[in-house]
Amino acid sequence: MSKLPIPNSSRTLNSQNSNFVKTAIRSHEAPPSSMDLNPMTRAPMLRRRSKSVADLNSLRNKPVNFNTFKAGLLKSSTTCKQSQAVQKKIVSRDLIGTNLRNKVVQGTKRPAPPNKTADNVGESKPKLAKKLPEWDYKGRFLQLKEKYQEQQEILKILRIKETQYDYVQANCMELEQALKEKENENKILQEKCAGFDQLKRLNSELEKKYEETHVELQTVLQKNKELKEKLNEIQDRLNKITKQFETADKERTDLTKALAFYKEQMLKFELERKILHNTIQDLKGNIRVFCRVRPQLSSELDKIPCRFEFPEDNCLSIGKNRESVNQITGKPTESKTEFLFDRVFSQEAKQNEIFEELSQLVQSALDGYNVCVLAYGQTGSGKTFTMQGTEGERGMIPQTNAMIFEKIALLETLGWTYNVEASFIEIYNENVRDLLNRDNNLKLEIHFNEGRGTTVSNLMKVAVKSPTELEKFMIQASGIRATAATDFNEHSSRSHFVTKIYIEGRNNQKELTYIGSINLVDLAGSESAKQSVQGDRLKETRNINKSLATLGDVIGALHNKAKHVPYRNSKLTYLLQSSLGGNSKTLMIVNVSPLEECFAESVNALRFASKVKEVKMVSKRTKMPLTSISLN
Ligand SMILES: Nc1ncnc2c1ncn2[C@@H]1O[C@H](COP(=O)(O)OP(=O)(O)OP(=O)(O)O)[C@@H](O)[C@H]1O
Repeated sequence: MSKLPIPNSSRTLNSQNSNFVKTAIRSHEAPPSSMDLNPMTRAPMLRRRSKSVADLNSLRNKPVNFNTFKAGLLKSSTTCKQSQAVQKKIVSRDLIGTNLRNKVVQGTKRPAPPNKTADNVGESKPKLAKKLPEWDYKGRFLQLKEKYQEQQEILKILRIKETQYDYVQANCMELEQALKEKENENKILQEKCAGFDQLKRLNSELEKKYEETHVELQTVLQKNKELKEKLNEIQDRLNKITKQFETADKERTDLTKALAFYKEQMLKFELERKILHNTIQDLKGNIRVFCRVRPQLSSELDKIPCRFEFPEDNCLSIGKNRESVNQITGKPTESKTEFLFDRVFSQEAKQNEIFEELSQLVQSALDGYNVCVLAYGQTGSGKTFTMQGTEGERGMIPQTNAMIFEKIALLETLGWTYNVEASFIEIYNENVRDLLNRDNNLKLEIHFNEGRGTTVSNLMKVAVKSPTELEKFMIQASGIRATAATDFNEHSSRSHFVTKIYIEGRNNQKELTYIGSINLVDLAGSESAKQSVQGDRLKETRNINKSLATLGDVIGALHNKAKHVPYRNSKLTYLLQSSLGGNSKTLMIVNVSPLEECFAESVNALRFASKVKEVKMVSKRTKMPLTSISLN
């Protein structure tokens, strides 16, 4: 061990000493006084010391329980206090030794004889010297010499003690250093302990969380189990469904084959149905006339109605309520006249009843025929109501429109595809107007061609995909018709309004094409011109009468199978040429007012219509074609 500098005597050990201090001090409490400088005797001391160092090192390396360590420190502090006491003793003895040395040098006093042991150096009582007489200089000299030797001995011992003290001081410093290190370690350990507490807290929190998670896990596991059971159930059901699906798929394949077969059959039946239907229509007559008497309106209750009788569903008699008297015979004149038509509809008849009959002709239009429906009658007799109707009582045009698209949807399932187009025309004062085009500069000219039928140059045709679309175009057309007139109601009753629907059906599988059309015509009022009427109104009336008369002539010529049919005598008949002759089908609905004041006009209209009824058109084609055809 290296020799350390002698510490300051006032320096004391810190009160917080460790076990190492205790151990070290114990090892130096009673060092062998004279053997310390001898290497032989020094060895056990060094061994003890090295043991202390080893203890220190082992303690350094050993994991320390903080509480035990603290207790040890408290114990060692007590021991350290003892060590301080020892140190003080040594210092006091050192002082005594120094004093003695000084006395010896000064030779003033005889020092006490030295004690052999270091412990009692300061405490040994000086031997009482034998009192020699003054004159015994020799004796006294010897006495002093002996005392000197004793003091020399003590000095020697004190020097050894001094060395030991240095040694202990050095040890104390080392131990102090070690103590400081331990204190630091202690601090670190305390910090670690604090960290450990935090870790403990975290650990308990984690444990708590673990418990919660464990519970959750149990729930999830339970749910998982239930889901697995459900999954198994679903799997079973899926297997069953898969089997059912396989069976159904097989059935579907069989049904698809059957469907193709039945479709084929249906197509054949459809063609046969067409033939039969049109044969029936031919038998019924290509021109049919219905009569409809409108009800008396609430605004007309103060007016006298005609007397109507309907003995059969195709027969009506009309008469006046107040019979006039023949001025020659003086007898009342018989006004009652009877008419026969294909169907007669009384005031109570609903729109649907009329359409039921018309629907057969709409079917013909879908089958490739040209159909013409004419609403005839005097102003206010109910033509527009019959053709257009109201929201709750839809007329012939909207019902035809709906039926066309319903039938198309059905026929498309049998492999048919349809193109529907529409145009709206007005004939006023023998002028043709396109009601979908506001451009008045475009000249509309009617042409007739045997192959293509009737066409109108510059006439706008719009493709229609649904009944709503057709209604939308119709509203648009009515708008244009109204804007041109100063008095719409007046104007509308003085012009013919034609709604034309073009229907083209194709069946690629059968290589068939049917082209049909349906003309829905709201004719101008049929009343004859009154003598008072002049100017523009007279011209209007003449034009209306001319066109209606030509209509009668055309039908008459067709009836008589005349070589020449005067279609071109009016714009109306020319426009309707392809729908009035040949294989076309015509329906005229004669509208009659119920009022007695309209009696004469009503009878005129009925006469005109019954004349039309007598016409039987000769169809150019009696058999339905089985290859591609165009009926125009
Ligand atoms: N069957 C009916 N049921 C109920 N009201 C009807 C019927 N027929 C016609 N009307 C009503 O009678 C009035 C005249 O009918 P409508 O306008 O259809 O006659 P019109 O012959 O078309 O006249 P115009 O030649 O002036 O156009 C209208 O108010 C209409 O609503």
